[in-house]
Amino acid sequence: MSTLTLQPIQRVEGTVHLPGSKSISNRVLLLAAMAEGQTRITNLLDSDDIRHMLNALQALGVSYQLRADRTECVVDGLAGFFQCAVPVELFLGNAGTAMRPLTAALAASNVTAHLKGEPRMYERPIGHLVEALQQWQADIEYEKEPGFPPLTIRGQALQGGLVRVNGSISSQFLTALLMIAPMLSGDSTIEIVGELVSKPYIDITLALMQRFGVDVQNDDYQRFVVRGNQRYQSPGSILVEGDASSASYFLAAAAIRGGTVTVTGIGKNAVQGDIHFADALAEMGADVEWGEDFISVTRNQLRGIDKDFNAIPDAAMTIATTALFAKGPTCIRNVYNWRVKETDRLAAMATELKKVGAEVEEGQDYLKITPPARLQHARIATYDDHRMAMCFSLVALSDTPVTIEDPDCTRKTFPNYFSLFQSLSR
Ligand SMILES: O=C(O)C1=C[C@@H](OP(=O)(O)O)[C@@H](O)[C@H](O)C1
Ligand SMILES: C=C(OP(=O)(O)O)C(=O)O
Repeated sequence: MSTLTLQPIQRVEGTVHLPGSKSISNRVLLLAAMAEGQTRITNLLDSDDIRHMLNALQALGVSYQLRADRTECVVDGLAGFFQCAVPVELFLGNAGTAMRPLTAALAASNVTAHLKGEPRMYERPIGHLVEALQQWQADIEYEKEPGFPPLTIRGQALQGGLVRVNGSISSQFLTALLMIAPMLSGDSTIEIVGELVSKPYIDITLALMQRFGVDVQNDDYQRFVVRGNQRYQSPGSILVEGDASSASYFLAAAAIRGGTVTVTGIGKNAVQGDIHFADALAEMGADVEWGEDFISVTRNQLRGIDKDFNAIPDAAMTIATTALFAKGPTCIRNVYNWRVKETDRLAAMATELKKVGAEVEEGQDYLKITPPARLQHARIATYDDHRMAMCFSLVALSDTPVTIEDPDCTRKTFPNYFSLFQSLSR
């Protein structure tokens, strides 16, 4: 297995132009594919998750022109769901933002599809979404384990109506239902059972649906009302915000060993909830400056915090390694669904943090981290989880090197992460 050893970094300083948001890129690609008209997408992310969506759209008959560097794409909308005369097999890797919304879109399309992915995708639950779609009369079959991909979907016209979806494991199930609801023949009401997790991702979904001309009534994230028989209208062109989860590593680096680091491509009005990672850094003591199109962080003394991170599960992982540099313990609460992401992130984080010397308490849905007096050099397993690899790069902002196994696993969302991270070293 390949490894990357990062030598101790004394100081970071500089500006990073963020790659496009994964969550926005994959939503916009799908909306553009189903919309009426042509959509020019700029600052598209180029990473595995987006390639899986692009390949799937191509297999489903969507035509698009991708610029050579793959960060700009012009999509010819179908003005409706997919139509395929022959069955298709789609490989979606481990991309939740492709698997979940495509499951819904295909269930309402005139197509038979087999949805495949990497082995870990077959351990990530999708039952709540399938059960909801079945209430709309969708025909979806589990090919292996009930409740998990791979899936066989025999798509057909759906009428919408009342549907109840469990929101306690992933917000992506609701996102998937919302994205297809306006194009169903009748009106729909989507009711949430249990407490909805990761709520800010629903704001991203609703904001982008609005950019494509569709308004949704949101009753306090408990009930969503969507008028049926509508068509998405292309907004013409759309700029993808920088990825706020990807920004977290650079902002944390500044808080630990700045100097000042500025990220551009997101700012105080960004639609992604993960920008509020910067608020958590401020609570820990860092100095944060917000602009229209940038966020800057400057080092200050850091202290541990105890906080509910349910709204920003991805960026919260960066808090776990930032906590190694704070005074006192940090508690990351209400992140049960870390267990069903790229790996069991609660277990993986606890194991690897202990390797560098931290004292860690792993609860069912929380992690409490007490930093060691001095960090130890360790070889960090990354579990094919891009965020494990990126989070642990922060350990190098000490007097100790860190060795990261399989650093290329960042290709899921951020292929050139390590070169950008090292470019900030002064
Ligand atoms: O909708 C999205 O774009 C995402 C929602 C979140 O997942 P959950 O809703 O499953 O927490 C997040 O972790 C994921 O990386 C992207
Ligand atoms: C959970 C993540 O990805 P996915 O979109 O596959 O759910 C993530 O990027 O941290």
